[in-house]
Amino acid sequence: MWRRIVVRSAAVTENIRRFSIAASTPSIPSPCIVHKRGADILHDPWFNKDTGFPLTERDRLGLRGLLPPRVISFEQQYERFMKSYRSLEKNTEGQPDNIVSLAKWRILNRLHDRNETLYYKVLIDNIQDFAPIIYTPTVGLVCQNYSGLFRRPRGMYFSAKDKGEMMSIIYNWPASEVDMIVLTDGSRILGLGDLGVQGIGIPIGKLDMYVAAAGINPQRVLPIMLDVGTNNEKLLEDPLYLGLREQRLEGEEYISIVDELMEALHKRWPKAVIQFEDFQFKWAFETLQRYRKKYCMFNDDIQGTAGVALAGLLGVVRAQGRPISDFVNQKIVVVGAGSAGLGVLKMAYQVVSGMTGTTANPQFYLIDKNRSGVDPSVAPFAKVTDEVKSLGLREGSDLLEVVKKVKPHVLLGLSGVGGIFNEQVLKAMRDSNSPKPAIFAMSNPTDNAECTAADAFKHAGENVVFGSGSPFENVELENGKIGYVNQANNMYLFPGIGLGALLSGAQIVTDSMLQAASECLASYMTEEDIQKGKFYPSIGSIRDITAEVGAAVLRAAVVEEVAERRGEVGPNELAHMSKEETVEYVTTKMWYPVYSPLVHEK
Ligand SMILES: NC(=O)c1ccc[n+]([C@@H]2O[C@H](COP(=O)([O-])OP(=O)(O)OC[C@H]3O[C@@H](n4cnc5c(N)ncnc54)[C@H](O)[C@@H]3O)[C@@H](O)[C@H]2O)c1
Ligand SMILES: O=C(O)C[C@H](O)C(=O)O
Ligand SMILES: [Mg+2]
Repeated sequence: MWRRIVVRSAAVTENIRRFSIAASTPSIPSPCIVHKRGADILHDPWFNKDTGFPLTERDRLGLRGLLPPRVISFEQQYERFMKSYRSLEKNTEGQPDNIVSLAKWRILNRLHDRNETLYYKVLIDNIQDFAPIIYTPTVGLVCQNYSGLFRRPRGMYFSAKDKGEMMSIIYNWPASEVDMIVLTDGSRILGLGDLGVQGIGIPIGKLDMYVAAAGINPQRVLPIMLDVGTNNEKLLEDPLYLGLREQRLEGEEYISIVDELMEALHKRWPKAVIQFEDFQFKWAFETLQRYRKKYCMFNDDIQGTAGVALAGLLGVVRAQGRPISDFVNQKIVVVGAGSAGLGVLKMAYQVVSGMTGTTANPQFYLIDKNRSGVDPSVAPFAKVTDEVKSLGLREGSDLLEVVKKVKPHVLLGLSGVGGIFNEQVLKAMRDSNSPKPAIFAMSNPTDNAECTAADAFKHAGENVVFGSGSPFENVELENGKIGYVNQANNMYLFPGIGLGALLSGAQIVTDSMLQAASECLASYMTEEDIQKGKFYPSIGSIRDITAEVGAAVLRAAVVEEVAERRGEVGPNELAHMSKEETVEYVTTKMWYPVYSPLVHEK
């Protein structure tokens, strides 16, 4: 079935600016207090420096005799790891992609388990190569194979069996300070469905991006799996499955356990920002509504995705050589009216309805195979009009029919269905009303993308602009040019949203903070980038864009008066910072991996 959503107008600044960020590495790293000695330090990845412990530190910490005598520098350790990584790449050449990706994940994971500082150094310096391993798409494969890959726990695991005891269990976490929490119940992992406890890979991957992109101190992040059972029959029958082997809790039982966990988290770390990730549709909106006015939390799939998609949609308008206000004239077919699809729609509506001076309506055509009628969350701004009927469309029109009749400017997939933008659908995009039709195949991981980059350029035409949730190689076009692939992934926003909320001490994450994030991303790209079909920064500059987004979110929190004092800087000081000073401030707050001198305290 289809629905037409009519929204009003767009309030978006066409503010194209970039700042270069000064390096934030302090010249002398601050000391780090450690309460352990000897072998316990070597076995703690937060403090371990492997062969990098200087002799004086080995003396002071009781490490003499526990390490080979030669001290290896951080740079040498880095080189050594990269060499073994490169030789793994060489040795696995020609093997199936999944095998290679998992081998790469294993070598990185082993380092993560052993020496966090070195791990984050190699991750940050090689983010372009390593993001597809620790994040989408390989993280999906890791979740699917979690029982076999499991070696050491990471993060916290709460289960339905912990009901009534979460407040005390929370104190089992060894760190007294936590800044960022990513929480999942494993019910909708990427486009892979219900993976139960195996979904823990997602919060881990998201928090790795928080460290890499937002410079959150890895000692202050906490991935959480809330295991309320699984409805995945294959997992329930698997004797090696590591989660609860029972059906998911439902209704009141479910929500009361999430309530308890949220209360416990807030009690112990009242200033932490909590990101909900990969919850199935029926709980994603409900939990967001339930907690967003009470805790500093947001739902990445609904809100982070919306901001990224909206920034892309605004880029599409610019790529057509039109002013941003022309967004209201775009026809956008969205496939998948789930958390992400409806999130995009809601945010577009909010942004557009903030603009005055035009009565024109951008047109969203929402297609979903499961839901009929208008979803209550978008009902206030949904309207089935005569105009739609006059296009020859009806309830139940299929995707191809809709694309043929509507001739959309943008085809946006958030359905989780791999290949649904098939040859016919893509060919129909050749008749788009846009000189540069846009195709966003945003579902993850790669096999679940609505189409590949190569197919988009081949069937829809070489003039299309393309974005995908998972990375694809750029495409060599027949005209000798390059078909550029944008990674349309919420990784460009969630780290900045979390960072901005954290540094502002925000009590809650408001709509205007989220809109500020999206506008910041939209305005980040230069006109030249846009003309090349680039709507998002390269992943190599993810720290740079995250600092900008973080600053924009922080400033919005201050303006909305939800900011609170956090450490030495409070809302008053923040309010007096210029935009550039805020970016600078945010940048200086980012953690960067260096070995800190360890100071032992009993
Ligand atoms: N790129 C990103 O940053 C990003 C962010 C969030 C979600 N996603 C991806 O988007 C997908 C959906 O996520 P979600 O949270 O909205 O999930 P969801 O389960 O809430 O929504 C998916 C929707 O697609 C619909 N659908 C399924 N098959 C369909 C079909 N053949 N035709 C039309 N509709 C169909 C379902 O009925 C459902 O309503 C996932 O693959 C996820 O990985 C990507
Ligand atoms: O995890 C990602 O890569 C993006 C998004 O949050 C998703 O659920 O697909
Ligand atoms: Mg997600």
